[in-house]
Amino acid sequence: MINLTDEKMDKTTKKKKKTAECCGYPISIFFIVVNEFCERFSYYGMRAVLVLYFRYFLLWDDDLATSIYHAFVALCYLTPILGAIIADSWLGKFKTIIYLSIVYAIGQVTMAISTIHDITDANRDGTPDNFTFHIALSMLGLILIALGTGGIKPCVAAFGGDQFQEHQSRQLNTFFSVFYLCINAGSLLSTLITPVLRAQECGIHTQQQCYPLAFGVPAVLMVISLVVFIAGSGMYVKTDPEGNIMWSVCKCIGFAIKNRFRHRSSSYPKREHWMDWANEKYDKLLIAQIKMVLKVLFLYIPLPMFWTLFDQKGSRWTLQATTMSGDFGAFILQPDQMQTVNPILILTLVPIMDRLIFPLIQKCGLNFSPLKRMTVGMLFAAMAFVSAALVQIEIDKTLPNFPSSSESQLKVVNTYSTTLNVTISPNEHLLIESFGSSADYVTFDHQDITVSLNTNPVITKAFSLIKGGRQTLIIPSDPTVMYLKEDVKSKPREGKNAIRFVNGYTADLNITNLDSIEPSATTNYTLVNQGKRDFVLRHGEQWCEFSRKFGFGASYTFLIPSTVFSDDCESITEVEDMKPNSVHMALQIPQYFLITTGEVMFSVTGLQFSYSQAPKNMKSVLQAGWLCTNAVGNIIVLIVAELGKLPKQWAEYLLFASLLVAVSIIFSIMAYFYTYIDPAEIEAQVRKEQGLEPEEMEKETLEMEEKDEDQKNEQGVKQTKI
Ligand SMILES: CC(C)C[C@H](NC(=O)[C@@H](N)Cc1ccccc1)C(=O)O
Repeated sequence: MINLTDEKMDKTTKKKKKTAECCGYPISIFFIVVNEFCERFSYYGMRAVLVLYFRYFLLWDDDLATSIYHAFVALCYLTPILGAIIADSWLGKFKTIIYLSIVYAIGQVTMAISTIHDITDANRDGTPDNFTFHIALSMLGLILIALGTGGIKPCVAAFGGDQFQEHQSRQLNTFFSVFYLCINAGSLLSTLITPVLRAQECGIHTQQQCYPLAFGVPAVLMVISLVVFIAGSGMYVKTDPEGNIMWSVCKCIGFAIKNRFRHRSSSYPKREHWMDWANEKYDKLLIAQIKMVLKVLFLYIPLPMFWTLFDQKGSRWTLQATTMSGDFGAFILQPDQMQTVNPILILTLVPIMDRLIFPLIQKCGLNFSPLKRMTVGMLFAAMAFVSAALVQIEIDKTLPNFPSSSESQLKVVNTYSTTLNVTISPNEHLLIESFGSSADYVTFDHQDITVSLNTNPVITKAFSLIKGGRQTLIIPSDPTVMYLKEDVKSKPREGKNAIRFVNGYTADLNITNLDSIEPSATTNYTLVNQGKRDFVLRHGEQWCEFSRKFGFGASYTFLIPSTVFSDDCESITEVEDMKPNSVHMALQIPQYFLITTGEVMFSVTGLQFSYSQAPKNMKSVLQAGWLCTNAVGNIIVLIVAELGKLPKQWAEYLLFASLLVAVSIIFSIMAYFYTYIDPAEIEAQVRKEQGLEPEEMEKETLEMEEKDEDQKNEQGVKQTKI
């Protein structure tokens, strides 16, 4: 028998420290929930402005910006494994949270520094001169953030759970709900605040959008989160890691598989569980603990499907919102702000469920066990997608008839002085007033057309249309130079409006925020937000102001006549290329309500379940396993949504809903065969079977560790059963 050192003896005999309580709760959890609030503020605040930073500061295109964004989010949910291994095998949860929070805070500060354009703006033109510097710094920042946020995530929830004594199981469940409330309160505030900070102007040499402030505030919140966590230091129950547990787990599983394979002949008696094939070499307690973890991890296999649907709130549903109207009368909601409905609903639904619904169900004598709750949560998410499909069908009715990939569409705009009879070969005849347009787009299944105008003499010109495109034939004051201009063929992004001007004035014109336009020319599209917008038209000393109120997602061509200055811009006519969105964003509220109800049942319960079913020394590992289901869900969104696009969006929503229903049925069957366990009880029972008192058993665990260390030193010596 190896003698234990004093230090180790002390460690083995250490009991769970009794903590100061307030209303039945350990005071230490106050520091943990405040820490989580600040950390989530930091994370979601930074995330809220990240794509805009990529797009408008680093000047990446939409595809690159969204890909890097999704890769970052997926990384944030993969790193929990690393954090859990460090915590359970090496540093313990407390130290892991502190060290990785420092990494996280450094990452946030690096990110904030990378957004200061003045650092490399030597020529003071408002844009950075050295993009490589800003890209490198921001990528470094993001990697550190992903490492930090993901790494501490499984540890904080499990560390919070560790603060409770055995008699506080009711409070422990409430803790996970409060913890979830803090996540959502932090994320809600930051998603509202950081975009406002970004919209401010700041800078040393030139005033630009204030990204340093938008990223700086989350960095400060992360530092506060760390300080709050350290402040609670004296009050925490800190459980020490029990050696390199992950390594022991892997070796034990590997041995069981090898041993089973070696004894595959039917002459060997069967064993109750395949892990029992490790009995020859490994400790029964370790085997029992591995069995508990594997049972739960097996149950997790279908869970990523829930997240696959859940995570589409931020992508597909936001895109859906861009085709809807966000005018709520008293306020205007932008499409991406619709996502804040989720944390708002969490803040109301969690207390309602905890205080009202779940106790009511219990009073009715129904056993609404955690796994049943999770199954119902999945069904709610599936219903949310059915609701999204119904909304999509309503939207589709109002969408323009866009050309298919083999078709071409054409509209005609006439800025000639008289009404024109336009013939488009072979048999399209349009009568178009001066400063008017054809009623709608004409669809062609061929690209080569000939246009004839009934001018004197008749003007005829051949054109080749763009396959799958929408174009406008502009007939200027000199019809011989009529030309094609490409139009938008999908709803403008983020619910904005695409507008352009045709200059029918006899000289160059300057329009606010646009380049000067030559006579007869047409500007490219400019995106403008919803609401009233003013444009000043100028030529030399002459000017007039033109105002227009915009809705969401429309497209217009404004025709400027030669009389524009004499009638104070009154005669500018408007051609509606695409109607504004008419289906109201409020119709998305039912789907948000359903998915959030699903989230409360699924996610809050899953968090509690992962903690309660994990053996003491593998709590963080199971939390990480739980978070990994989210990472896999995110990856499925990336793959399936890109590869398996259905022609109709509503059909894709229904497909996802049906998949989740199928998965929830499989999960409910798996759950039926799952028996809830009390890991502490099982551990005690194994100890008893081994004829060990609890304390002796802990000593034995340490002996195992010592042996492990000795074995490392004496290479080649086989590990023996204790
Ligand atoms: C995987 C998690 C349990 C994620 C959890 N997220 C939430 O609680 C979301 N409801 C937060 C949110 C906030 C803003 C917009 C959408 C979602 C977490 O962050 O820990």
